[in-house]
Amino acid sequence: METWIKVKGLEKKLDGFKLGPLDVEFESGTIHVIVGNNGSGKSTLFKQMMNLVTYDKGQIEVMGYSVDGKEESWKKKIAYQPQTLIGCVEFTGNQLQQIISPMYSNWDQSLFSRIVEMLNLPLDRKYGKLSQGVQQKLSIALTLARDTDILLLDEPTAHMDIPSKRLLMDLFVEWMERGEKLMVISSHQTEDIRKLADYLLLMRDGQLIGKYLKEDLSSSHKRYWLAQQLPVEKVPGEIERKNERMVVTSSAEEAESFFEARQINWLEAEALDIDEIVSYMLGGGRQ
Ligand SMILES: Nc1ncnc2c1ncn2[C@@H]1O[C@H](COP(=O)(O)OP(=O)(O)OP(=O)(O)O)[C@@H](O)[C@H]1O
Repeated sequence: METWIKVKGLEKKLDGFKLGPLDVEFESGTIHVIVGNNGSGKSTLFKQMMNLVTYDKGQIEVMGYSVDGKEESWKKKIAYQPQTLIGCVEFTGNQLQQIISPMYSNWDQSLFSRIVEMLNLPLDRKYGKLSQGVQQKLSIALTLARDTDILLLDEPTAHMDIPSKRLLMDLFVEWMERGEKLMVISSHQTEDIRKLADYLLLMRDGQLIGKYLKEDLSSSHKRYWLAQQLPVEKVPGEIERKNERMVVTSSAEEAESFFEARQINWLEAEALDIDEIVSYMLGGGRQ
């Protein structure tokens, strides 16, 4: 596992919005899912990683190269799928494939054809005439087939129907198995987080709340129903309590020791679903 993307002290002011300061690293062999409220700065961060948007302070390095430096060879190692492709509306899928494929030495035509067939993509129709979901599928086919080391996907499954989402999810997992790869996805979809994420990055109002191993988050967050009344003092990691019998904690182990020390029995302990955990952490409370 190597650090392939480094973000250090990144700051940017955009009208009334301030991104950062952000410090985060992305390691090879992992899938990072960035989750955040609308307008928290996810797309801006992706664009900055691709040097499409400037920053006021700090630095971003991709595979050791500063993205705003003179050296641009790193761009061949990274593929970025924005929320909407700009400048493509007049081109058909066939034409887009002919334009993009020669730019990537690892272009995998058989993977592209397989995705096209799997998702039933009409390559002879203009991109601008396709539905949002089909545009997104075509864009994914054009991005995955580049077979780069790094993939940045900005809400890749937002407009997709449920069966396509599932197919895509399997494709992303398969893509990761092609070698040492790094995938960074922004998503509001619980399914993406549940199925794909190794790490979760939570963003709110331009700030990174933290980077977490998904498994750690899942094992540390629990809801307890107690046999007797909760004590007045707070339970370790307490996030919410109800009816003096139910408590939600982000530190399950410490909470259990706390109950045992006070001879408080619990009737039931329930693990929280990842979307519930995200809601608590982003300040949305219980769903
Ligand atoms: N070109 C721009 N000029 C001015 N403000 C901008 C520009 N681009 C983005 N912003 C602002 O930056 C903030 C972050 O936007 P961004 O699109 O990065 O958020 P996001 O987390 O991707 O949101 P969403 O989940 O809704 O896609 C928003 O307040 C947005 O209005």
